[in-house]
Amino acid sequence: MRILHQSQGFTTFEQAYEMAEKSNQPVLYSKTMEVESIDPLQFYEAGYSIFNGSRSFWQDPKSELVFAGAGSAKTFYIKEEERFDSLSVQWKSYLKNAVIEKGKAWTGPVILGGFSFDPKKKKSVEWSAFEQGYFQLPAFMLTVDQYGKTFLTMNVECKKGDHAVQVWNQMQKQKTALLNKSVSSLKDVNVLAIKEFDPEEWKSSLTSVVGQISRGEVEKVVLARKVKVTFDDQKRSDSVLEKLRDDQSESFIFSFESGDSCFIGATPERLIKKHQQQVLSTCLAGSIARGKTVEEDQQFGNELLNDEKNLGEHEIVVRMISKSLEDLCSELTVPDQPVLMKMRDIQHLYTPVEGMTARSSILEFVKELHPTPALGGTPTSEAMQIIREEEEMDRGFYAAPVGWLNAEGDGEFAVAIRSGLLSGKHAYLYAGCGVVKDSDAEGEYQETLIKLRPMVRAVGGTIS
Ligand SMILES: C=C(O[C@@H]1C=C(C(=O)O)C=C[C@H]1O)C(=O)O
Ligand SMILES: [Mg+2]
Repeated sequence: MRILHQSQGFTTFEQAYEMAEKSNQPVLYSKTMEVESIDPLQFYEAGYSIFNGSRSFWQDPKSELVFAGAGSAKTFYIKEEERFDSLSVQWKSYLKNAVIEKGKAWTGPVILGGFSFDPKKKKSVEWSAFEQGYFQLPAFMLTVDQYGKTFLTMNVECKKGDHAVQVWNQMQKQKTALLNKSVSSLKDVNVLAIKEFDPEEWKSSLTSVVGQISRGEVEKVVLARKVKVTFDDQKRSDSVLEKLRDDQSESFIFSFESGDSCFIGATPERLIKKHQQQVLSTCLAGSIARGKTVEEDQQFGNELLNDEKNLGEHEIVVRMISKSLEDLCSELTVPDQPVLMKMRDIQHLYTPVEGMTARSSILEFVKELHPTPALGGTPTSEAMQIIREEEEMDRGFYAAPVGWLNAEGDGEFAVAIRSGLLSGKHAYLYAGCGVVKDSDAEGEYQETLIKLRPMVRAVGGTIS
């Protein structure tokens, strides 16, 4: 990897081509520059006409960092079950042949995407575009950082035989279009139907899992279900992102397009953030509705903070995450008590965990942590086997790690809950709940309804 610290423009681009010619291997040319401030969602929408099907979006809570990607210079389709190691190896090896110009910007080349929840589960058709892992190195990526500075990164794979001047000119043209295009308003798309798949059967399998728990076979299992939404026309990810950004600014907002499909959502749950030696993870489990008045909301919150069933659900997650991170970190801070995290429709028990590490890649943490008992269960392998058997559906990327990673191995991954898959005139939305010994089927079913609400609303529907 060569990192150039001055803006040398076309000359370095030509050098990347010379390297490609000589080595007979593709060479990544990546250039980051500061640009005038532009709304990242406008950039994403401007990418629709040329890059529909290969756009990406990421916004962290309180939008301290936003990425919008248009087009893909390189797509990593991960097919192996060992998906975290596989991406790590491929990304490192890809960066060996790279010319990176980034001046003072810290971003440079970044890949965005996600992994499957369970590679052992049989894949359903709707998830076929995503494999076991799907990451894009955007051809054009806009970054808005915590200071409100805006950067554009252009990535292009230089290949032997390509015409450098033509590629350069096309890049400049596309860049101008993305940064200047005014966006036309999106067409209204209506929800025709929302279908639940046999809730009674789901409740009865939940009851049978409670039985397994009370017999001591497992301690906790997270069971999920999906609903299918039908629209009168193709639902665009742009409009869903817009709604999520209005309603769920406390959450991670993401979208990853793969051809006609798009995995999209707004999740409150951080899996891991790594910035140099600092790491941060989140234990999030235990839920209650928001109150209708301030008093009722506080009362619900207090109830949750003192509820044995929910505290139990939460404690299992804290135990596992602390233990996993202990092996990877030198110092670990774990508060004794959870606090409340409140979103528009729901409140959760929340414990942040912080540590210091000497490890170089965030993917080592993802591999160690996934699946946490917030989405899988405990003991992990028994819980995963029960999920495989009891859940009819393929979770795909739901409840799995999604996020981004840079050339230094730093980045951030969230757990993709409160999410769905857009696919033409349909959307599949997912929600689950932690089943423990005191769970009752109707209560857990109601909890999944609350958890579905943000995504149902974002696609333009309503659910009870
Ligand atoms: C599984 C989901 O959420 C998880 C389950 C929770 C619970 O059961 O209390 C709370 C937060 C998440 O860890 C989901 O939203 O789909
Ligand atoms: Mg719960």
